[in-house]
Amino acid sequence: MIPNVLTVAGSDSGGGAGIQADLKTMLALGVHGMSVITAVTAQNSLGVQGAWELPVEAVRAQYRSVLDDIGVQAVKTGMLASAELVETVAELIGGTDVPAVIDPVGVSKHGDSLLAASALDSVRTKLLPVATVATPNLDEVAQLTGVHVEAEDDLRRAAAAVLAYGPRWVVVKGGHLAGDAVDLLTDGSEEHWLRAPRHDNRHTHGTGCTLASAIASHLAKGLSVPDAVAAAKEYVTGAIAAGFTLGGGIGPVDHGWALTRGTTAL
Ligand SMILES: Nc1ncnc2c1ncn2[C@@H]1O[C@H](COP(=O)(O)OP(=O)(O)OP(=O)(O)O)[C@@H](O)[C@H]1O
Ligand SMILES: Cc1ncc(COP(=O)(O)O)c(N)n1
Repeated sequence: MIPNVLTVAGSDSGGGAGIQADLKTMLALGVHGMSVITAVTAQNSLGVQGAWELPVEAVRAQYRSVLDDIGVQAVKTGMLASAELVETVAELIGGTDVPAVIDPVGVSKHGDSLLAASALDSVRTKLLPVATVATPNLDEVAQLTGVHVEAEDDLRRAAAAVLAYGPRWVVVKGGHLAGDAVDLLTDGSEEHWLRAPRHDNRHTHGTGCTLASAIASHLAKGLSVPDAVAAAKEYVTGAIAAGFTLGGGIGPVDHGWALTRGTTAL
């Protein structure tokens, strides 16, 4: 049976990040992707031109429709926009007994805010505690914990500060540092350093959404957290290497890179 994976996130009209990146990743990794849309963005390779949240009851109804009939083996969250939606989604996930990958999306690659400043406390106290794996980037670590990462040596301190809010595991993504693309996965006792060569490609729209969805897909297939994160890192690295021009700005990663090469290795 194909595992079912649910993304709870915002729509990116340009197709590179958000719900669209999540569903493409899930298709590429051989799971059935489903979605709860929290917000709609008008977005392209140049930035976010507009964003509209959905009402809480629309988010609850989508979640219930999927859970009551179909069922899920893993959940992933992305853009949640407001404190009210963060708290609603945290409550829904808290009542669902499957692995949850929480990508605490704050700001888009272009610097557009995707989360109200008033929602940060709800992310810390309600959402992070229900995470099996939290996947903050360095800006999100700084916003949530006050820890500023300037070099690889700081990643351990950043991870400890996020773990203090209660996720079982954290992947601190070092994608915004110079040099190799290094991420640290830890649960506070085990440490796994994930290192890939940095691809000199500006078309990296959607990297974070893609990594988190890939982790959720592999967890749904029954991989352990360290194995799921290692496989997801390999997938996102390939997708970044194949990122392509789209519009006049930052293009997307190529979610289909492995499919079009005809490899079934993933
Ligand atoms: N140029 C690159 N080459 C190789 N790997 C990269 C590159 N940029 C980012 N990564 C990797 O991509 C993954 C996502 O990291 P990143 O720090 O870009 O997340 P993010 O900022 O949340 O993404 P997004 O921009 O979608 O919000 C990490 O595994 C990171 O190491
Ligand atoms: C709906 C939505 N969700 C997430 C992101 C983050 O992705 P990126 O940082 O690559 O812009 C985004 N831009 N849009």
